[in-house]
Amino acid sequence: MFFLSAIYLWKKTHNGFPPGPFPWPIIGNPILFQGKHHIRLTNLKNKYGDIFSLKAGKNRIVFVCSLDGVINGLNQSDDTFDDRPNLPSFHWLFHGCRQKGLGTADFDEKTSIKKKFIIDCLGSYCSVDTNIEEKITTEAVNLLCYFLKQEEEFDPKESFQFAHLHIMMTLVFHQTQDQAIQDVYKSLKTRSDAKKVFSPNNFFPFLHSFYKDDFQNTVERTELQMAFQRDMLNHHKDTYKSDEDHGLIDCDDIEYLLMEIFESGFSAVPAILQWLIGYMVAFPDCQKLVQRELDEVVGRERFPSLVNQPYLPYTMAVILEVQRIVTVFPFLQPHRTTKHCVFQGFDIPEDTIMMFNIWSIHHDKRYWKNPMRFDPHRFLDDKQNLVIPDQYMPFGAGKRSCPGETLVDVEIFLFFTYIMHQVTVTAAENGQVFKLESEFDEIVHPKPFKVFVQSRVVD
Ligand code: HEM
Repeated sequence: MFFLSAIYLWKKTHNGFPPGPFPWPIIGNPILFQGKHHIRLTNLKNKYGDIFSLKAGKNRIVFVCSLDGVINGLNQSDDTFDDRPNLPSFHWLFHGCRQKGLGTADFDEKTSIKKKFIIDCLGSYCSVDTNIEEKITTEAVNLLCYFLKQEEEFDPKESFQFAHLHIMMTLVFHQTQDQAIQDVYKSLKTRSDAKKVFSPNNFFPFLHSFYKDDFQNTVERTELQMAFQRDMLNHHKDTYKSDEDHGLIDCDDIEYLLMEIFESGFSAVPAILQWLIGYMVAFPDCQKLVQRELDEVVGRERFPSLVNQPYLPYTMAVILEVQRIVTVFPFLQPHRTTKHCVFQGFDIPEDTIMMFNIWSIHHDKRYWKNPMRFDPHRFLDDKQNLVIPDQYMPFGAGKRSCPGETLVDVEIFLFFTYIMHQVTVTAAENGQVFKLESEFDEIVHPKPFKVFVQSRVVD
């Protein structure tokens, strides 16, 4: 009887709302919390269409899988889809109030000022005056030295994480002290574990007591990170010009924003570098083509540089293709409706979580030929010029898009070209076939793998 009433009520409230699998009472659709859900969730579009819905606890979640749906939703002129959901983990990360952050906050006037502040900060880090290229390439050389010291096969993951952190610490605080970097690393690791959107604790309040230790750990680590940043900010007080502040932003906001600058790329940038190396091992012919292009354009007498970038279309195509095929943020960050609306013919109530499924867009036959195949040539035209189609959007679009894109592009380009120019990466020599597999928690990252590097000897 209870079950039949649940079906009746569900059908009644579902009129005009996107279709989806029947939700179990209380829990909703457990598929949300199982393993590689970006693939399972994308497959649901075959049964329910490009726009479908699921339930998790009390939350309605709509998945948007068509290109026009994603472009329309992200670029609405009003703010219908620009808020973020009220998830407990978002509150944990910011001392009980997600509005203190940027990526977790609703899109009000203050959020847009904070976003401008971050864009200005990142813009100034990337300006010619800060010599960003020199800072990144110093780290790239350190990384290469570390690689070349490894006499046996090794997992490059941690070395990429530390290399990225070194760059952020140099850019933000001119700080490269090992102890400070180790401490920040621990804080960011704890916080990135707490960021998982699909953690059951985000949807079922009755589970909170099971997550008490994680919560406590996140709060303690956040405190340590804040104390470190405060200390650093005090060192820089002499050079701070109050007329540069942005009115609505106070010192507390700046501390939280700095944390966001540190942690936003902490998992994603190293994951992309790992994926790039993994793909070069799995596709040695592609690695050879990249190395050949680098040798022709850069030569062997000097290292690659940003000025070479326009003349390295194949290398750039490899970087883009890896970012397409892995799509580290398969659903962007979750968005939330600010009001009831009619979207793509469906009725979407206020306070619905919106998942813009970029993984689906990046793997859809309608938009890419053989989308599951790794093929950098899809980003090159007949004359071998680089072309970036509209359906490529790993950083999102619209008001909530990623402000870190320029910094990421520069960092990934320099690290990848330095590595490919100087070494060849191959599978560990243990006789096993090299397997590149993905896992999804906070982002899509590769399962651990080991590689072997050899200094390049060019004939
Ligand atoms: C490979 C690296 C990165 C990727 C793939 C990436 C991608 C993304 C995506 C998909 C979003 C969500 C967009 C949306 O919800 O519509 C986002 C948001 C954001 N990213 Fe990145 N990101 C990367 C690195 C960085 C870095 C290095 C920074 C800062 C230094 C950064 C700062 C941010 C911030 C602050 C937001 C929140 C923006 C908002 O809510 O308005 N990201 N990023």
